[in-house]
Amino acid sequence: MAAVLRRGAKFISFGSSQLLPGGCKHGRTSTLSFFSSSNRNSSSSSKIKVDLDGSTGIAVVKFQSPPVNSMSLDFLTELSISLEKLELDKSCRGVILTSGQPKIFSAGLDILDMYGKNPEHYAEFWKSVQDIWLKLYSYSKITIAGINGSCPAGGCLMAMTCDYRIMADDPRYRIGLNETQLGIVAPFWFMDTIVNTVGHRTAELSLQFGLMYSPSDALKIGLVDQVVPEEKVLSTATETMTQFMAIPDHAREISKSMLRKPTVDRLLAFRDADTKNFVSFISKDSIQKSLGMYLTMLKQRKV
Ligand SMILES: CCCCC/C=C\CCCC/C=C/C(=O)SCCNC(=O)CCNC(=O)[C@H](O)C(C)(C)COP(=O)(O)OP(=O)(O)OC[C@H]1O[C@@H](n2cnc3c(N)ncnc32)[C@H](O)[C@@H]1OP(=O)(O)O
Repeated sequence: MAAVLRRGAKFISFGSSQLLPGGCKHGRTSTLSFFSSSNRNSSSSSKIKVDLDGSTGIAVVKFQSPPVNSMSLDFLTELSISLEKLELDKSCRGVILTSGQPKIFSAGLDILDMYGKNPEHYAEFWKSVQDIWLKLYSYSKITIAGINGSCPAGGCLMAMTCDYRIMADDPRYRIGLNETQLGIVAPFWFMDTIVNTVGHRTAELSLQFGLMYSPSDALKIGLVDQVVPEEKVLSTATETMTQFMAIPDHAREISKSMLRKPTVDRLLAFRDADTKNFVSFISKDSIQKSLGMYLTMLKQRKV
């Protein structure tokens, strides 16, 4: 714990907020590629690239929303459509979520969608966040996160919805639910997800301090399942997928559903109240001020 906090102390501080270690800068353009082999089925929206290999049944869903794959309303909508199509596609048995951006898996929810907008926008945005979580947490196909970069807050949540997490072994990368560091509170279903992943006590410390873990610390607490050299993230994910695929789909699917259904049902039961809570919380002047300061700090810390 102390070690984790000491590591946390390396983060850049601004008021009560802390940032992930940075240094990397990103181009804002991306190149889309398409496969022509008949066994591959590729599609690419502006933020999500899907490459389904019909011979293996494995789809790679790559986030390509520069600079940091933040989960904006557009990003979430495109991801939701891609996942829905793959779930309906009988030739797909498993999905690997990974990033096409260097050093970042996803920077989490797009703060610009939570800052300076009207309540209708906040409600629409929040429903799309709930939607992607509901979809992924109850996804019938196998899901593996190939975490090839930092993964704060909503990025970590998305990784935790997967059946298995493989993280690149780069000490600069961080993963965790850092919401309290921004002066905001992770909703109950974010909390349920981390409790289900690492256990109650670790989740308590993790959530209260807003801890961000290095890959090796994340492995120690079970936040990720494997840490491998960055160039092996995708091949390891494919090998792991093959192991999952050796299990009869219906038995694996039912087991997953039985384990996760109570958590999914809890959000379904309180979905409207959760949206109202979010809108009223995020609209508060004090929260808007915190987010504004955090955004300014993100922009100012460029070197
Ligand atoms: C009790 C009731 C409760 C009810 C509910 C209430 C509350 C709601 C809770 C909501 C839960 C929130 C979940 C979230 O996911 S919040 C987002 C958290 N994310 C972060 O804190 C990450 C912040 N970003 C970073 O730490 C770094 O950017 C980085 C990801 C480590 C990448 O570093 P680096 O490669 O050095 O890139 P830059 O920092 O230079 O960033 C490049 C540009 O991207 C902009 N940026 C970064 N992150 C975000 C983001 N999450 N959203 C929007 N924009 C982002 C950054 O400002 C730079 O922009 P610029 O190029 O225009 O300057």
